[in-house]
Amino acid sequence: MERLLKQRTEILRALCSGGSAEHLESILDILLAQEEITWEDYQNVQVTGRPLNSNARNLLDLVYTKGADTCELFLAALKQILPKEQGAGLCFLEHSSTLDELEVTQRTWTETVLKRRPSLVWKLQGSVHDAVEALVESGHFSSADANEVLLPVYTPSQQARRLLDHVGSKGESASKMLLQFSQQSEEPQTSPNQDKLTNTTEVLKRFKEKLSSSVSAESCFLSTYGRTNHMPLEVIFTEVQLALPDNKPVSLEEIVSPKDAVNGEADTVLVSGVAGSGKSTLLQRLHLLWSQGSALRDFLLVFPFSCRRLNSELRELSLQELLFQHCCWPDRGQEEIFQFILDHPQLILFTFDGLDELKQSFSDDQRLCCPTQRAPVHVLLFNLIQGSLMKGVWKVVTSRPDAVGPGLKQHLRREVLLKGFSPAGIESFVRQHHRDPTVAAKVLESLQANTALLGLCHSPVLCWIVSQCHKELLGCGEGRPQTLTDVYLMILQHFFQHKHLLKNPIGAGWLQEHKETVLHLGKLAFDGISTSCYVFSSTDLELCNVGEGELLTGFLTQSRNVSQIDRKCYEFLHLTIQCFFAALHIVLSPNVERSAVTKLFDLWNMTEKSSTCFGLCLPDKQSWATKNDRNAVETPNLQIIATFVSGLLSQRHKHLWLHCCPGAALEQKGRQVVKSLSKGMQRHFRSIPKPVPGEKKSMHALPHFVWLIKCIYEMQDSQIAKDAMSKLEVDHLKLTYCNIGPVECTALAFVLQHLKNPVGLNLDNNSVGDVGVEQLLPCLHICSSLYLRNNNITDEGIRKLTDKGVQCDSFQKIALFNNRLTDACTQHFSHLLKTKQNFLALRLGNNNITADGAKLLAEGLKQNGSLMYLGLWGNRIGDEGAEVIANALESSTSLVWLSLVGNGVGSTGACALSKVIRNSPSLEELWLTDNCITRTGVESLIEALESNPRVKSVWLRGNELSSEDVAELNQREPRLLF
Ligand SMILES: Nc1ncnc2c1ncn2[C@@H]1O[C@H](COP(=O)(O)OP(=O)(O)OP(=O)(O)O)[C@@H](O)[C@H]1O
Repeated sequence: MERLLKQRTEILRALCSGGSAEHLESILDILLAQEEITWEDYQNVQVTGRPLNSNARNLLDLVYTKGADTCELFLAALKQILPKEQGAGLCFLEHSSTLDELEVTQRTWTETVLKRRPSLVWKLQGSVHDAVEALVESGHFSSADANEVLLPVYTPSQQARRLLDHVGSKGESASKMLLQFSQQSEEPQTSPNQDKLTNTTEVLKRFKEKLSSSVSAESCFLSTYGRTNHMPLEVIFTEVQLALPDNKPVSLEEIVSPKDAVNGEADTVLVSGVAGSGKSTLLQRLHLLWSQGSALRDFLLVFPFSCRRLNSELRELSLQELLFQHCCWPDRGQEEIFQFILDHPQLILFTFDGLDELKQSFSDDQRLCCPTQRAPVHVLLFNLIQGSLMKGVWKVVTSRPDAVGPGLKQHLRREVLLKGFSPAGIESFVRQHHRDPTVAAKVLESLQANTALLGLCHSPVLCWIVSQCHKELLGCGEGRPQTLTDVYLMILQHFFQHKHLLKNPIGAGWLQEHKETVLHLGKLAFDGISTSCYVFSSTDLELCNVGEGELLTGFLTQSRNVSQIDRKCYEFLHLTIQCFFAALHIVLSPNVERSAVTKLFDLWNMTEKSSTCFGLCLPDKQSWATKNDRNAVETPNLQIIATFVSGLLSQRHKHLWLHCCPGAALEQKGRQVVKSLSKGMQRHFRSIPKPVPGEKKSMHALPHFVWLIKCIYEMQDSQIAKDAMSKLEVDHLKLTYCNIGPVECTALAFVLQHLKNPVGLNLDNNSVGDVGVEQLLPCLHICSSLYLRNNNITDEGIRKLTDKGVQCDSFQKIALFNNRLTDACTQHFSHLLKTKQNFLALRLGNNNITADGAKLLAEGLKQNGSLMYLGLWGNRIGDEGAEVIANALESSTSLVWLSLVGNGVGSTGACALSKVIRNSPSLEELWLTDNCITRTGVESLIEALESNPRVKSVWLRGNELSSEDVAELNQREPRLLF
């Protein structure tokens, strides 16, 4: 008994290691079989939903109260079930009696089942489904019994135990049948996976079953819905947009693929996306599909890790310990299984969710090759990622893009960008979330009427909030909510409202009523962000005065799977909600120092110096100062917080805080935000290099610029936007590859509309989409040219763009290379060309325009007298299309440049185009590369060129001409370029 007391902590640790309840439950099986504990004891210890460590503590208390014999038996049972290495630190008493199955004589069937419980659990876990089926068929089990036993949250051994529990309550006949079944099932069984496993051992098969069952249990529900809310991932999961950096779409199943490798030597795929874009959910989906055998079929074992959880592992571990203790503990044959993993790396996949949340930034300083050598967890992880440890094992890592430095990038096989929901995805999510179609239709209707909010809903986390708060949303006046802050205030109100339903209805001063809760959660969130802490112990909660009632508000959820023995752990429902509370803390707390807001915005210093500004806001500087090289990782969180602070301190939300904190303090913080934003903008403008003589002044915006603009948008104050733009004097604003989606477009338009002079706005290679195009309309009047190459835009976006474009005098050029345009867009351009007699350039390359589209476009071209550049490169207009275009342009006096590259115009098309060469007084360049043109077509072009000396070049590479033809034709007409 003394030993039990002395070694209590070690025993608890051993029982709870890896977060699996298996050890505890195995011991309970033995104690039940030995009749050392009763059913009632068993049920008191094994309470579903209570944390594992509490159950384990209860067992120790129980055993202790039962006396010395039970303690002795307990220790012997522990010795029997613990793997050698885990039990090494524990000192056991040798017990004389064996714990093997006792001889069964003269017992009832039910008693026999109880006596044989430990071995039955072991025998039945591979065949629970069949046993349940047999019991249902024989009428011993109802389908409700079957469902309860087979709940997917149970591991196979837990299912076997639930089976035994149920059989125990069904009487003698059921017990007899089960015992007979278990005897039969000892005969060799065949399973669907057997082919794959023929070369592996039985232990491996068992391990795979256990691993996939625990992966399935971990991934079948979405955490934002709370564990009790039971929203199965399968029901709510909505397709997300995935693409390679060149915008080539990728499907979920193609994420792990050897194709499109940037570094063929590497075997790590990075999935990057901004906060809330759905990275964790995507991995969860992949895990679930693997456990069901419907994806990642090439991988026998998939080991999922969460970097957030790995942060709490402070010990040095070997790779074997990392895999087995953090993912799934093999009940037998650890060495054999680990050897198999080492020998078959190609059959193994590791996933690491949230690399940006790991306390340490990626570095490849410390090399580790030996799989048995112990090292800090982050060192193991970095070596796995770079392939020095376990080369050949595929890894999928998720992270926010800002946290991925060049050091990590060089070890990536490829990067897949996660771009949130498509418009169709938003609709499908809302319909799944609201089973009542009338509610879903109303939510969708209100989104269509509020496109700024629709833009925000491309982010899955925001789509979730909006769907969750549909009552508040439908109750809002027209046009609200508009900003990120509005949406998070809505969820704040929603949760408080929910709590109030139980008491009295929420009043107008709802925030004032809940000020204390907001301050407590705000401090917790703020301190957490300052120390990269996303999982909180009960002590952390106590330190910030977060009480039981505040836990019930729903903003915090209990962490899954954190192997903390002594404490329950909590985390915010989502990281962005933590950031929102941190922002509320900065705005409302009297304990935040005066310059906190200014320091928060002064992020540039953070990336330049290793010291930090935000840490100084904290009274005790906490552990921030001890971390170096963390800035890249922290900045995204701080930027989100600063965005919220801007919104919270805007005029429109001031009434909320009036009774919560002194007005003067709020005013001061508000002024600090405005000043910081203005300073940030100036600093950015000053960094614009002087234009090269003869070239236009151009600014390539840095990501900070987009962030500043988003903060200004959150303030919803036109004067601030005007002031910010008053000093920007550029001709060309470049925001290529800046991760611009609809939300950023809303903010850009809000600010850029105040520019004094028209600019060329280059948004090439972003994710603007149709919703983004619509958001840009308020600033279209100030855009002389708009570059939207590679932006997932369809004909619908073009309809809206051209409708507005015809009213904007300065709008003269558009480039839409590589979008999703079809013939339907050409009628809109035709209308634009007819209406706008100062339009200069239309570039529609690499879309899906055919001869029919060319015909519609030709209508507009005929009636336009200004167009100088027309690009239809890479469409499919063919000879018919070329003919109508040629007819339309034949008498153009403005056309300078025409490209029909790669359109299959053939010689018939070339002959038709000769007309343009012959008659045009302005044409300088004609591009006809890759067009199946033969000598006949070229002869016609030469003849036309003879009559027009103004034409400088006709490009004819890649046509159907022999090298002799090329040499001869080139000699006759040097303006032909082959
Ligand atoms: N594909 C999806 N289908 C349905 N809901 C989704 C999907 N992706 C995300 N969500 C919703 O959005 C929430 C946030 O998503 P998730 O946590 O996966 O984002 P994340 O990119 O990992 O965020 P962070 O970078 O902050 O960790 C989820 O809890 C879920 O409610």
